[in-house]
Amino acid sequence: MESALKDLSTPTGGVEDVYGEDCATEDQCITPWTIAVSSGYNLLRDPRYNKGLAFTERERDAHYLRGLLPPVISSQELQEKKLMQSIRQYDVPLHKYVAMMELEERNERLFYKLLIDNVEELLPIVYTPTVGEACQKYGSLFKRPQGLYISLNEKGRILEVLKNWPEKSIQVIVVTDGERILGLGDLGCQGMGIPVGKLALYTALGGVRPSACLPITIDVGTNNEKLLNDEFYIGLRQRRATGQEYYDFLHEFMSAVKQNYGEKILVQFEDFANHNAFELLAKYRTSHLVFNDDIQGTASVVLAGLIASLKLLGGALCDHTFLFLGAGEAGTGIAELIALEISNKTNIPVEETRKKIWLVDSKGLIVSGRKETLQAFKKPWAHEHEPVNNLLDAVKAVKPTVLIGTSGTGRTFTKEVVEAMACMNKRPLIMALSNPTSQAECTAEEAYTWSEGRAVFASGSPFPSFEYDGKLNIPGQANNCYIFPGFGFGLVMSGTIRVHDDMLLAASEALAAQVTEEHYAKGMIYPPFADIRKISAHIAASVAAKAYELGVATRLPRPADLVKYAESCMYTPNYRSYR
Ligand SMILES: O=C([O-])CC(=O)C(=O)O
Ligand SMILES: [Mg+2]
Repeated sequence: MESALKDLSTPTGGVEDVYGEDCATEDQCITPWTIAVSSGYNLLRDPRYNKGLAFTERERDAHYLRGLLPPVISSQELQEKKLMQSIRQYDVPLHKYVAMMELEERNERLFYKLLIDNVEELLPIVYTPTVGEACQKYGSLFKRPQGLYISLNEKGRILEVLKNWPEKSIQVIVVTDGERILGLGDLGCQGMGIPVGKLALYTALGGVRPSACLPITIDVGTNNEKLLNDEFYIGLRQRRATGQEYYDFLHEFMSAVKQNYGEKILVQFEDFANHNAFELLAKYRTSHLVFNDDIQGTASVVLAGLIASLKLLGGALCDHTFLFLGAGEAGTGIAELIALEISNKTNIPVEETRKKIWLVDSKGLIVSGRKETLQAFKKPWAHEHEPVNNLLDAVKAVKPTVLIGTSGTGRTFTKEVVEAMACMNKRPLIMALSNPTSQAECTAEEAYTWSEGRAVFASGSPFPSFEYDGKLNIPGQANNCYIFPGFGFGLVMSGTIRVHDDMLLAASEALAAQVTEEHYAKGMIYPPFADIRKISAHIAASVAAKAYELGVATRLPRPADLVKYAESCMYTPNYRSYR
């Protein structure tokens, strides 16, 4: 197997990393790998240090492993080959997911090496879409805790609970309250699969050390009747706390996090319901380092795709008209970032640039006549127009060049809708962003077929390539996982203490800059995931550069070459040699 990470073990023990994680700067709180590790049977049971059959003769002697392993000594590459072979034997994606989670519990470095070296094949397993199914069945799959569960039972004691986590140098927390897991709705405490999956990508795609990542699920109950009546449900068996009780609990959490980990801890909000997502982001963005992946990460990745797509569509961003189906976190988040980018590029005020962007929600086109009854985050999009109550009529009325689905409801871009887009545009841009695959607004095959091969298509969940009329089309995966690992890594490596929208724009431009002519020729508006570590290093560097410019980066002095610096700080999962 070709490994992206060559074996760089040095003869004296230690590893010369591609990314030099071991010589990263002192303020990164790197735990030296030479710390005393357990010996004998306990070493084989410690996923952080276990190497399985890769322990050398010398290590087997020095660490009392004689007889505990069969005689053969494998390389990490051979272990990878064997594992890929066994994972490929499963037909059911969820079985592959379980196999991967078991590997993580057994041998952490091998897990990350496998994931990095086979990212295109394994991303849909440890992440979207399979992680969605895993959350639905998490009660039965649950074995060992992979993160912290903070339920209402722990009210008043959250700081104590944080101290129970075995790792102390935490840099990134991904937290969910499970109320809107992907497009699957309220999965309560079983939403834990999401922070676990997101943080696995922080390490594999972004290079944050696994020990610096902390998945957290906040359990304030669930309104999912099926779970409340499921004997295997693992969460609080009560309806969701709301209002003051909810916000007080979240405030205790946010305060405890800052008290325990300091100013530079990054908290990524994930899969909260709309009302809380906007509220929490607005409330904590001025006092904490917070980032909402569904609002800001999704916005940044979609904007990157839009910037890149101009090569195929023609014109500048300000020449296009955008129509969204879905006006929640993703929809309004993306819309706002597009308006901001156009405003920055043209010097037209954002109140004006918003007028090229239209949103449809469950009640039809958002127009000024509905303003009274709209939630606050939808109001900026209520433009002058007569009422239009369905998507097809909205397409005909607004005449968009770009159609974006963020509705969380599958199969809503019907044949008629796609045909109308294709009828008005030489190359309609269609983005079906809802996750997982079952909730996508249309499939890649449908978009290409119904547009007679002219659509430029991207989706949140992965779709296979599709040949139309002899031409191969490669759909883009406009998923926030292109952005958040590099974005978060950029914040962490520069010691940034607040997120600013300009950093999101910087991330979008850095991602778009990674798309080459060769990619455009295949209809791609995102670079291949196989290059994600390099892409993340560039995103991290751009985000950090912006943070330094804005004066919110505390890691001083500013490294001269931020791309090199990013690469030098990234975790790599090659085995270390033990003395
Ligand atoms: O998890 C994903 O694939 C993207 C995302 O944030 C969501 O759909 O909520
Ligand atoms: Mg999400």
